[in-house]
Parts: sequence; C-alpha cells; structure tokens
Amino acid sequence: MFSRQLLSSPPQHHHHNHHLLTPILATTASFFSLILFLFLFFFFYLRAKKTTTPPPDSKPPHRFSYPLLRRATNSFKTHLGHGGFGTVYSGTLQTGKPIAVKLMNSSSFQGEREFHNELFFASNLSSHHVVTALGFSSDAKRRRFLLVYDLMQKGNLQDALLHRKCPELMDWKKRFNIVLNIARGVQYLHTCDPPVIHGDIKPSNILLDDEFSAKIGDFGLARLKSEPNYEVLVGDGDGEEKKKEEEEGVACEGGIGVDVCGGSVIEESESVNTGFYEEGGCLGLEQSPDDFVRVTILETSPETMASMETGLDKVSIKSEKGDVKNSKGVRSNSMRDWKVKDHVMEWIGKEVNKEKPKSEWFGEEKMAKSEKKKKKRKDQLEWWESMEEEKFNRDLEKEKRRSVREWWKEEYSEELARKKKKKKKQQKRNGVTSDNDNCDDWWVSDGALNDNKKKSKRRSPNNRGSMDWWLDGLSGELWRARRNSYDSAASGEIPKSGGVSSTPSMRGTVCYAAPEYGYGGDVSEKCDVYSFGVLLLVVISGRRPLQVNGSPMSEFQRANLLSWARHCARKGRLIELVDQSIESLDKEQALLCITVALLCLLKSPARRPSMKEVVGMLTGELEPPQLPFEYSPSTPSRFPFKSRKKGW
Ligand SMILES: Nc1ncnc2c1ncn2[C@@H]1O[C@H](COP(=O)(O)OP(=O)(O)OP(=O)(O)O)[C@@H](O)[C@H]1O
Repeated sequence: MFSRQLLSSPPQHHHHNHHLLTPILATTASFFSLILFLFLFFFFYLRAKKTTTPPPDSKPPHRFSYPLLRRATNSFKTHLGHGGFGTVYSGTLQTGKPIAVKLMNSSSFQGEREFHNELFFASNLSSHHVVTALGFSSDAKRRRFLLVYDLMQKGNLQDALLHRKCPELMDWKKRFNIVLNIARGVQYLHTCDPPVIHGDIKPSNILLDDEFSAKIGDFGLARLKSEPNYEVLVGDGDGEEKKKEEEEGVACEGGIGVDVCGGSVIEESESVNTGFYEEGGCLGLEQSPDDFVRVTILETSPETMASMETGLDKVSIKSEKGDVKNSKGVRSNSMRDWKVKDHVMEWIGKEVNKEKPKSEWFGEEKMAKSEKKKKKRKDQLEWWESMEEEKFNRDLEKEKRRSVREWWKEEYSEELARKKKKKKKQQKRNGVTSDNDNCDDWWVSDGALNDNKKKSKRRSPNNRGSMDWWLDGLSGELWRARRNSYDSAASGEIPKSGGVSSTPSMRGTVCYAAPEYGYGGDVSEKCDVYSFGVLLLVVISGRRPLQVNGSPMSEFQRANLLSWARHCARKGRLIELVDQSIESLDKEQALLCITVALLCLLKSPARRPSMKEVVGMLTGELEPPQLPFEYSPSTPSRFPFKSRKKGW
C-alpha cells in the first residue's frame, strides 16, 4: 500500500504545483510591470518637472529644453525687442509664468560670449533693481543660445520715455522713482563682492515692470572689478590664456567701440564689441580680416532723416590690431577720427542744407516780413559756417594726394628757410663755408622741429573749435580719447595700469560711455557713474543725449544735452533742462537730480561721486550737493554760440 501510495503521490504533487505556477507567475509579472511602470512614471515625471520649473530651492540658472521654450513662446512669435545679442520674445511657461526669452542671433560672433557673461551675472545677482535670469538653454553645436527672464511688462525705458512716451511717465513721482530705482540698482552692483561694473548703463537697458519700477538688465558687457581690465569673465579658461597674452605684452590693443546712431537723431543703440577679445584670441583679428577702420552706415533713409525723431543710422567703428602694431595703424587712427567727425558733420550739414532754403525754421511769413530777421538768422548761422567742414575735407583730400615728403616741405617751408639762414650765418661767423645748401636735409635734421610743430599744432583743451565742442559728450570725448590712443600708438607705448596692459576692451554706447574709456584708463565703477549721469539727464529732460528737433537754428545749441546742461549750469538756468511735459513737478527735486547728474558727468573719474553718495543725495540722506566750481556762473563759458553770434 505504501508502495502504491508512493507510486501514486508524485503525479498528485505535480498536478498541485502546476496549479499554483500560473498565479505566481502572473503576480510576479504584474508586480514587476508595476515596478517598471512606477519607475518609468517617476523618471518621466521628474524629467518633465525638471524642465518645466526650477526646483523651488535651487538657485538659477535653470536649464530649459529648447522645445519647451519654443512651445512657451509659441514658436518665437511675439517679438519684444532686438539687441546686440539677438532678439527677445515673450512667452508663458506651463505654470503660467510670463517670460522673456532672448534668442541669440546665430551669426553673432559676440553673442556666445555675451551669453556666458550675461548668464553669469544675471543668475548670480539678486536685487529688486536688477533683472535676473530664470534660466537658459544652450546647444553649442547648433549655436543655439537662449536666456530666460521674468517678463518686464512695460518694456525698456528708452522706448517708454522717448518713443511711446507713456503718459504714466509724465508724472514726476514716477520718473523720480525710476531714477532712484536705477541708482539703487547700480549701487547694488557696485557693492557686490567683488563689485560688478555694468559697463552699459543706458535707457534701453533699463526695464520697467507693470508698476513702472525700473530694473537694470543686459549684463552682456558687465565685468567684475577684481578682474584686470579685460573682458570675458566666464568661459572655458580663456581668461587665463588672455592673461598670459597680456603679461607677455602681445594682447591686442583695443580701441573704442562706437555706435553712432541717429538719422536725424544720434542716439544710443546696441553696443558694439570692438573689444578684440574673444575666446581664444583677438576678436578683431580673427573675426575680421580687415586691418583698417571700418565705417559702416546702415539703415539710413530719407524718411527717417526727415522725421527727425526716430530711425537709426549706425556708424560702427572698429579699430584693429594695426592701430598699435604697425605704421598703418597710426594713419588709420587719424583717419578714424576724421571719419567720426565727418560723419556727424555730414549729418548736421544735411539737416542744415535741407532746412535752409525752405525757411522752415522761421516760417515763410516771418521771413518775408523783415530783412532784419534775415540778418539775424545770418548771424545765427555764422557759427555753423565757421565749423570748417569744407576745410577739413579739403585738407584731408589734399593730404591724400600729396606725398608725405611734399607735405612736410610745404608745412615747414618758412621754418626751414629761417633755419637755413641761421645756419648760414653761423657758418659764416665760424668761417666755414658749405656747399650743402640743399634744403632737403631738413628731413633728417628737423626731427625736433617736427616735434615742436606738432606740439604747437595741438590745440589746448580750452582752445577747441565749435565742432569739438558740439561733439563733446558724443564722440567729442571719444574723439579726444582716440587721439590719445593715437598718441600712444605713435609712441609705441601700450598704456599700463598696475603692471598689466590695461587697454580695455572698449564697448559701450556712444554718449553714455565715460570719456576715460578711450584714454585706456581704468574701467571702474566711475564709468557707470558717468553713464548714470547721462541717463539721469535724459530722464529729467525727456530727450536723447543728442537730438536736433529740426526747428530753429537755436535748437543746435541744445542738440548736445551734456554741453547744454553745462551751459545752463553756468548761466544758473538749470530749470530749462527739465521736460516741459512733466506733471506735478517737484522743482527742487528736479534741480537736485540735475546737479547730481552734473557731478556724475565730471570728467575726472575721481571727482565723480560714488553710487552710494548719489543715492544718499537723491534720497536726502546726504547734504544736497553743490555744483562743482567749473559750473559756477563766474567760470567763463566755452559755449561757442554766444561768442560767435552778434546781438543774439
Ligand atoms: N525681460 C524682459 N522683459 C521685457 N522686455 C525685454 C526683456 N529683456 C529685453 N527686453 C526687450 O528686448 C530689447 C532688447 O534687449 P537686449 O538686452 O537684447 O538688447 P539692448 O539692451 O536693447 O541692446 P544691447 O544688447 O545692444 O545693449 C530691450 O530693449 C527690451 O525692450
């Protein structure tokens, strides 16, 4: 029986196991599927979460996926503005957060560096007065770089104040508040450790939120103060490479980056890199094969000229390595000076010529009425006629035609004849006769004379022509600055600061850039202070730093805001600078702002106040400032108009 049992039991057991196997397998399979499902779910969930919103506690920048940003901006449909870096679009994140997305222009050679620079600063700074970056997206292979910011609903200050002329900004309190916000923002940057120099403070880099609070944006040109005076603060170790180059004295010498924008109005525009410093070498050389100054005039149309309000007419001037290293550079530098000046003069000339015959300035009736008025106008035009535009051009043409030798001969013929006579006399006295009367030896012997002549030809700062005066603050500062760099180029010297070649990589916006930029001086916080001073005047006066309204000739006096402000200060008529359309004006506060602006605009960086002092003065925590002595009414004005006109 036992044996039968034994024999019969195995099939019984087998049947039982077979019965259990299916549910076990099914359970295990479903368990593992569940685990796999949960794993995949969490994986995709976390991934999706990661690319949608930055983790609450993490610090920006956050990396966004390109498709996500494309979706958020509706395939980059709504265009907010355009800058040197690329185009800015508005969008909304899945969370409903409105954003602004800067998409780098793929052909922009300066863009990638600005991207790193801006990302570094915009994500490390944190203040109510600074636009911070929420994140970025980058794909180096496809040259796709994007920056994501909080959307600033009211756009930039330039647009709000000067183009759209937002009615809200006609309220004095709002304007003053904007000024304070900006001042505090710059103060914040300067009190960071190490201090941050923005380098491009101007109205289009000030963004306004929906309550018209101002924030500083665009850190593409910002730098840390502790850095030597070269750029690229973030990057792949290129700073080291550059430092080495600088120490070895082979670093590229920068010039001045100038964007002259206008049409009828020469206004600020995107900043242009003439810094010649790009990852791995000298930008100017690598990116541009030209070894000369390029002057490009873009986007000029007669309409914009006629409108006298908007329109851009850019002149980008790039100085290349040749400026310093080869003899051609000396020439190109002076040519560049001419070109800037010529351009501005040509532009003014067009305006004047356009206006003159039509007698639009004074109105036809008035013109017909009185001969006396005609005479007056003639007098008013005198200063203009004395600007020597034609002479400049003629001289330049002549200069090109004549050989250098001829030129020198002509220039110094009188001097040479005198020298020759003197030499003869001396030889006679010594009883020596010489056949060497050939005056061609002047070339060798007159080096000193040459120098003296050069020196005597150099005008003193107080002896500047009206054109120089007019350009003061535009390229006047820069024009002189370039001449300075010309001098150093000619002497073969590279400006030094603290043992390191300090020729800064010059970028910035004309009218807003501090004069010392071009002198190869230290780029310090005081450069921002200067730019803030210009911006302050612009906000108070509600106009561009350089603007001609196409009205009477007298308007030319006011064309250059900086010079006009200095003139008004000397005349004790600061109030004339205040925008007439401001409502509920606090006159005292407005005068305080102008005084602070004038202090910020002092030519010596050391005499300009710090941003802390600026904020203190504006808020009343510090004593109200006194106008510097050069602006006191007793100081003789260098304003040319008054002296040139008769009975005006
Ligand atoms: N966060 C933002 N919110 C709303 N608009 C913005 C924002 N950022 C930029 N913009 C708009 O896009 C424009 C271009 O900005 P961007 O900073 O690229 O150039 P820019 O400052 O005008 O010129 P540049 O780069 O030459 O200094 C701005 O003037 C502004 O109108």
